[in-house]
Amino acid sequence: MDNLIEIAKKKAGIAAVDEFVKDGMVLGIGSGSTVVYAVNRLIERTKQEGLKVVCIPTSFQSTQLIVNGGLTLGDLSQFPKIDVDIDGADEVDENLNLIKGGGGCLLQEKIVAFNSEKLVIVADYRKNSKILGEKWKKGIPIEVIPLAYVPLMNQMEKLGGSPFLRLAEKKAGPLITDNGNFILDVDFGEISDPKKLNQKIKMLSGVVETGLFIGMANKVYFGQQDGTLDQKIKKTI
Ligand SMILES: O=C(CO)[C@H](O)[C@H](O)COP(=O)(O)O
Repeated sequence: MDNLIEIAKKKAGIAAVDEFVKDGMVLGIGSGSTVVYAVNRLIERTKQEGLKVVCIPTSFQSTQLIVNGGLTLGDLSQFPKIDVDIDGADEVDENLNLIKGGGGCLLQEKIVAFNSEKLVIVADYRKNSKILGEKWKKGIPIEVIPLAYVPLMNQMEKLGGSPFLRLAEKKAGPLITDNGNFILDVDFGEISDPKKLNQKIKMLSGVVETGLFIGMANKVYFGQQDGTLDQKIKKTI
């Protein structure tokens, strides 16, 4: 079972790199376990074809992947315009809206995605939904300024959510993000209008960013259990 999930993730990671990455590009490198397969493919292509790309990280984890893989590290002040951002997701709805932040890296992930011409998502079959909240039951990750977390938990309840302060795993107390903030995981059940919910949450003082990525993804690869690939592509009107 676990092995089938890893095979599915690998399939998605390789497909995204092979379809979208070209020599000379500036790439966003997302975070999480599926992105590792995309980075491994980049490293492979660098060695095999002499591919040269600049990689903009979205977290401490992705910085490590880039540096340890011998890829060229850049940042947004040097490269404010990214060609393609490859990232993972926790859930994808039928309109390619995403829940992200399961790994706690949503703020930098959203900044990089916002400044990318294309956002390509790599995922396995468990992430493919019709409606956000249908499969991802841990709530929407929301990065908040620490001093505001209690009033924000109350505000989230007023919006109809059940908020939980994300705790660290090997330390007593809250998880601290790469940016020094806390994360609230807020369960809103199934979300019929994610755009509206995102706007309401972003109005609250102390909210830094939400894990709702609305209308940002261009293409999503879902690796399947049988080793094949499923895809969702943004409709252009
Ligand atoms: O948003 C993220 C981290 O903040 C990840 O991309 C998301 O949690 C998916 O991770 P994985 O590929 O390990 O399932």
